[in-house]
Amino acid sequence: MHSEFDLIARYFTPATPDPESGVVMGVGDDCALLAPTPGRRLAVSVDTSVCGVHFPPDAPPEAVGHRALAVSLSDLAAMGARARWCFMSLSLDESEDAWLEGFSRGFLTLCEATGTRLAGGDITRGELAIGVTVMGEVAPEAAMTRGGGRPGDLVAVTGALGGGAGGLAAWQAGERDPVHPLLQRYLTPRPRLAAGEALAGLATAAVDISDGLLADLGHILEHSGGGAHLEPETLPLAEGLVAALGEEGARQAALTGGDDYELLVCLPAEELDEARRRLAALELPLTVVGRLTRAPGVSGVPAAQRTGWQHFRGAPPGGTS
Ligand SMILES: Nc1ncnc2c1ncn2[C@@H]1O[C@H](COP(=O)(O)OP(=O)(O)O)[C@@H](O)[C@H]1O
Ligand SMILES: Cc1ncc(C[n+]2csc(CCOP(=O)(O)OP(=O)(O)O)c2C)c(N)n1
Ligand SMILES: [Mg+2]
Repeated sequence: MHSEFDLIARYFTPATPDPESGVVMGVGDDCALLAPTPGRRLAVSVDTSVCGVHFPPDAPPEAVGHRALAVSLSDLAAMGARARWCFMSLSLDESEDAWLEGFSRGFLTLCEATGTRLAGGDITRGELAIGVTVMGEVAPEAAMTRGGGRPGDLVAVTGALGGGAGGLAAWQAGERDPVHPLLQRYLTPRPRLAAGEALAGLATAAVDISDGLLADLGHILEHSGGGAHLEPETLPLAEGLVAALGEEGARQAALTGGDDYELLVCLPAEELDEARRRLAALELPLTVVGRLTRAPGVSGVPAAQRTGWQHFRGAPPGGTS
């Protein structure tokens, strides 16, 4: 049995100090001391991942670590920010070495890959849950908010959709092949940080797709005003999704499944070629799925399909009512 101090020292203390990281004081003191770049805005976001709600209890620990960070970094991507620092609070029922080793590897490998420095956190005993605060930097005029969309703007998405829900369905059906494309989409989503930075300055508004395309488009409409017309037949569907869920199921997963962590952006039609050119350098497609309209509401998809993930709808996980 390890104390939490042993766990921090063993699993969550970066091996090498990095003067470039801007961490003046990192893991170990009462607070971290960070040195932000002068003239940049700090972009800060937190998301919580709860066992049984955001990932299955038997998910591989590497995936749990990766995913908990990825979903937070995805918010930085949607803002067009460059990731710099993260803080991780971990509530854990048992300090099992094998699990912690995998979890910290998944988490720190994604830190490394995205230039994010773990600068602090908290560990407590309790049901398994991970809260990750991320901090990034963005030029003041470049931040992509949810509120800048204008009627006539194209609505476009990066990558492919529906893989999050398709992967969850595959996991629940017993699929465990780590290279299964849908499982990978669900368990180890890739935050679109480079795409976010590339689109900042071109897009008028952006959001990451965590709750589902329609729900997250709804957030843009709330902030930007107006409505949208969608063309669901243009939705880019994740690899293997139609084979797994059928044509209709695949489209519904892409519209409402959530967990895709792609970016939804609004942009003037004249910026489309440049946006695509920038994303092509990242080998990422940008697909136009509709347009913003002056008239409020969403047209082009049946009202019955317009749901998305909501935490407080239905019974609690494991509950009976
Ligand atoms: N408990 C809370 N206290 C204060 N602000 C919150 C809380 N929960 C969510 N928010 C804020 O509400 C907004 C929407 O949150 P959320 O739907 O979780 O966004 P996202 O999908 O980007 O994670 C964000 O600005 C977030 O910071
Ligand atoms: C075991 C399991 N069941 C269901 C889901 C589906 N799911 C859970 S939360 C969620 C939406 C995203 O999570 P949220 O906490 O709303 O993130 P945010 O929008 O704040 O980024 C989805 C699609 C899942 N990921 N894992
Ligand atoms: Mg959130």
